[in-house]
Amino acid sequence: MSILTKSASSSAFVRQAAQIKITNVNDEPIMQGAKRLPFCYQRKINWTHNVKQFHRCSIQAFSAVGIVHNQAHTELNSQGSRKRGRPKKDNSSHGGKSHELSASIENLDSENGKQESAQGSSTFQRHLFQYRDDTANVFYEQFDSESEVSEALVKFVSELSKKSIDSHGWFTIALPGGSLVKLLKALVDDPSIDWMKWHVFWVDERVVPLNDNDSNFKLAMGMFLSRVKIPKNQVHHIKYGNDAKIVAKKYDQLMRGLVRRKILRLDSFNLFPQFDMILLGIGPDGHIASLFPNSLQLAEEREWVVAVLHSPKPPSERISMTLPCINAASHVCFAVVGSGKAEVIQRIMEKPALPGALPAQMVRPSNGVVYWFVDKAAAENLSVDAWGDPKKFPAMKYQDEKSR
Ligand SMILES: O=C1O[C@H](COP(=O)(O)O)[C@@H](O)[C@H](O)[C@H]1O
Repeated sequence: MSILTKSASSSAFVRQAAQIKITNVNDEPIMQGAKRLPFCYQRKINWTHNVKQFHRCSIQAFSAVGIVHNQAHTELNSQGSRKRGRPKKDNSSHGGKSHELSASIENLDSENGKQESAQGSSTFQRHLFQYRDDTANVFYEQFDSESEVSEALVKFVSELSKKSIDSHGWFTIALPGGSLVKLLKALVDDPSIDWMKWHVFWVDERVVPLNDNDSNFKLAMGMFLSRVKIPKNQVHHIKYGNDAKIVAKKYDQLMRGLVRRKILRLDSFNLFPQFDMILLGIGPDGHIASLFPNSLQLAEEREWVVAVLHSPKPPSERISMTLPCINAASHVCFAVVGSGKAEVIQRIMEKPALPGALPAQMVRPSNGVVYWFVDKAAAENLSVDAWGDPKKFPAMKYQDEKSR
């Protein structure tokens, strides 16, 4: 078995990335993909686990991690930083001007979800916390109003659905609950969507009957799902009737069944399901899906779906996809509207937090892209125009050394 790094970038040992290909003795590829290794020790465990499932060669894989680290460093030192395109920066999107809807996946996507080119009308802005040694691609775009966010999001979902169906026959999307779902209402008016090829999941669900007003399924059905032609068996809701742990387990099994049927793809490296799109809202407390700040579930590394038994926000029993599951998606889209989210958006976008305090900051897909669709009201506390200027941002004054 060999591990090759094709490209790599890192300035710190614990934040490394590599295009990795693992081959067997006959040089046939076993796995390949772009990997970011945020915590090398944890990755060692995951890799050992993953490779064991495939080829029972955990010992080699374990020691090979060291080789990847070394190669990543060697390559970085000899070739400089990795190649990555950047979307065109256009501050008009922040100045309140109405603009051509720019959320076009054509402009932003390349094969594996990385941005290779900056052409087109994209006004997405590189996110502030886009550190040079990070491989996550995080983009932010601001709109004047909630209806503009909705229009852009619907266009984006529709385009991505076409692109996914063309490339692999299905569109797999995971929905949240809450205010985001209302923004999707206009999907019903898009005649170009091939609903027959959609598979809908929930990134989180409250463990309540499907006809309960708290049900995320019921919300999405009411907003658009019941009015489009998705075959019923492609709307993958929870099976209510047990406690949250069993509901989570069953949802996990449902997802694994769809992997076996080759409808859900597997992230070839981590072995997490790779949704074409995961949509996420944000609670005013900073929760995403049903992953609440500083909760145990945020530390989950292996499971795809977990139970939440004491959610701070009612109803208390929920299930949620885990962070590694979310981070395996090809596209993760946040859509956040309204002044009620202004404080939390500012904390997420502009204030580094302790790990776990702001789950949204932990959404960094290893081989995908994150987009933020935010309206002016939710963005009112941000200083987006200063993000690109290290002298203006973060907004702090360095104390004059002499006066200390
Ligand atoms: O409980 C939940 O809340 C969040 C946020 O909802 P919002 O109404 O404040 O936007 C949502 O994203 C999550 O899916 C849901 O279960």
